[in-house]
Amino acid sequence: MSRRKIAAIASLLAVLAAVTPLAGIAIYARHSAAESEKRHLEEYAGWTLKRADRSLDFARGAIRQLEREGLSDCSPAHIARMRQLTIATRSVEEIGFFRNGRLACTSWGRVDQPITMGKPDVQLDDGFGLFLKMPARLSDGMAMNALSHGNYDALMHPARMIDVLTDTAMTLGIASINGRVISVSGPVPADLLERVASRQGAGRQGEFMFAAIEEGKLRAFAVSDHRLADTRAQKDLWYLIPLGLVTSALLVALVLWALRQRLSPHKELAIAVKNREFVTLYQPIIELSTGRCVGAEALMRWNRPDGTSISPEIFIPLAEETGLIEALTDHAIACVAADLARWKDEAGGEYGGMHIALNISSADMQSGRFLAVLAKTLADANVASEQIWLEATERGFMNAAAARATIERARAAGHVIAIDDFGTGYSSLSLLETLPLDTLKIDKSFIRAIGKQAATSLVIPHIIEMGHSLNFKIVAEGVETEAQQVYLRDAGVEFAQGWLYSKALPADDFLAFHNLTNRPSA
Ligand SMILES: Nc1nc2c(ncn2[C@@H]2O[C@H](COP(=O)(O)O[C@H]3[C@@H](O)[C@H](n4cnc5c(=O)[nH]c(N)nc54)O[C@@H]3COP(=O)(O)O)[C@@H](O)[C@H]2O)c(=O)[nH]1
Repeated sequence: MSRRKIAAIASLLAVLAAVTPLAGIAIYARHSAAESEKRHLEEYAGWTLKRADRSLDFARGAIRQLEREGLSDCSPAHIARMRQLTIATRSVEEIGFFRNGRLACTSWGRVDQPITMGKPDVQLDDGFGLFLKMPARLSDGMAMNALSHGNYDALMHPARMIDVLTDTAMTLGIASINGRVISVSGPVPADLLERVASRQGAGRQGEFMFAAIEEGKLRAFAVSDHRLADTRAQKDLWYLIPLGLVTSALLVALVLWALRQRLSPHKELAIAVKNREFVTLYQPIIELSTGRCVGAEALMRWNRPDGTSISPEIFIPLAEETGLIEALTDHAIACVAADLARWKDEAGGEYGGMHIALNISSADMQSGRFLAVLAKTLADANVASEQIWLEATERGFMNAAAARATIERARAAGHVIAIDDFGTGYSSLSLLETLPLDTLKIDKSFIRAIGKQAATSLVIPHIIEMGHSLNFKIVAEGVETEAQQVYLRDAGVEFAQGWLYSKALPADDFLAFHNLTNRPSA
């Protein structure tokens, strides 16, 4: 994925990280305020239910008392007793006595116009029935609820049945279990009243919130304005906003941190290794005495998906730092083995003499780990190990004991070992003397000095002489001019490599170069 795409995705994530906690907190505040209002309404509906039950119980008690006392003649004593119980019972406004199904007297005296008892609107337990909206005998026709049993009824003020004090504005009500509204404390839209009177549950309808609960033969409900919950949500929001801001800031920081990680060279390199974004090019190595191409140095390139290419001078040190170099070495081994096998197949064995020099990092040189990978890969590809030269810089030989073990194993397997960039390190001479090396590659900085009045130009003859006296083959790196080539050939240097001949080439181009320089007439 390109850096631009990653940056775009990260920006989107950062915006989401900033907005989501705040939006989440707003939603949470609204939800929790609605839930708390719902619980609040349920609580008041419960109290309303208790209040109505107590009112009915008191009225029931008064009727039972009169029934126990057995007065039934509407005598002054009977009426006085009914009046006494009416005054003593808070929920009862009037008590009536019926004879032969007609109202004969009430707590306030004898009745002139007889009132007949019909079928109750709500049948309660123990044979008690509730008549709704009965005209009171003495209260200017105000509608009353009447609890009736036997020959008595007790008129109850509907509002008294539900007079529960509330801490916020809400409408309370009571209904029978079959949906008949017994009492309601304020205006409620008809459809909502029908809803809360007819089933248990809580919710929101239009601008109202409601809760209805039931027990026995009664159902109580509480209704409030939804804006109350909204106001509470807004209040809660003020407390929650700092938390939202901190969470947003943390998430944004996390996204930026992840972006930094993802865009860090280390991470990019790890992804590139996984995606095999590396190719191997071949820089021809020329035999100076004949001018023929005898092999090549394998040089890796990182071709990124966005079309850019990154120099190994950048990614090899990075890979060494992060431990990814082993995977890169293995990748180079696989590419070189595959190319050599292909060339052999295509040319029918003509390339058997050609060698490819593989760069081995100092970590690999110290551990020798790559040798097993190399042996297996070459065996699988049916490529001779003599065709692979191994190059390592002086740094790879610093731990002489470990390097010696690797070199000895590599030489025993048939590989040629070269010391790369010779002359640029500090321990060159001692290394040359103590390690079983085969080839010395003179660093291009010395080659560049040939023919110039630079101090390094004086060193080259000594390096060549020393290399030969130790029986090393010598490869000169970075040969760019004809004069350098002539100087090196005359000095007896065996091989040269550099832009004078060719830059590093893709496999097929290298093969074409090789074929051209190796034609009998070339
Ligand atoms: N461990 C591994 N190291 C690797 C691998 N592939 C490359 N490398 C090392 O990276 C360094 C840089 O390599 P590169 O940019 O490819 O440069 C090489 C040549 O292109 C360059 N060169 C060759 N001829 C000339 C020339 O005439 N003039 C000039 N200015 N530069 C030239 O030199 C580099 C080859 O150097 P060397 O390896 O010392 O022979 C480099 O150190 C590579 O070793 C890998 O797979 N593994």
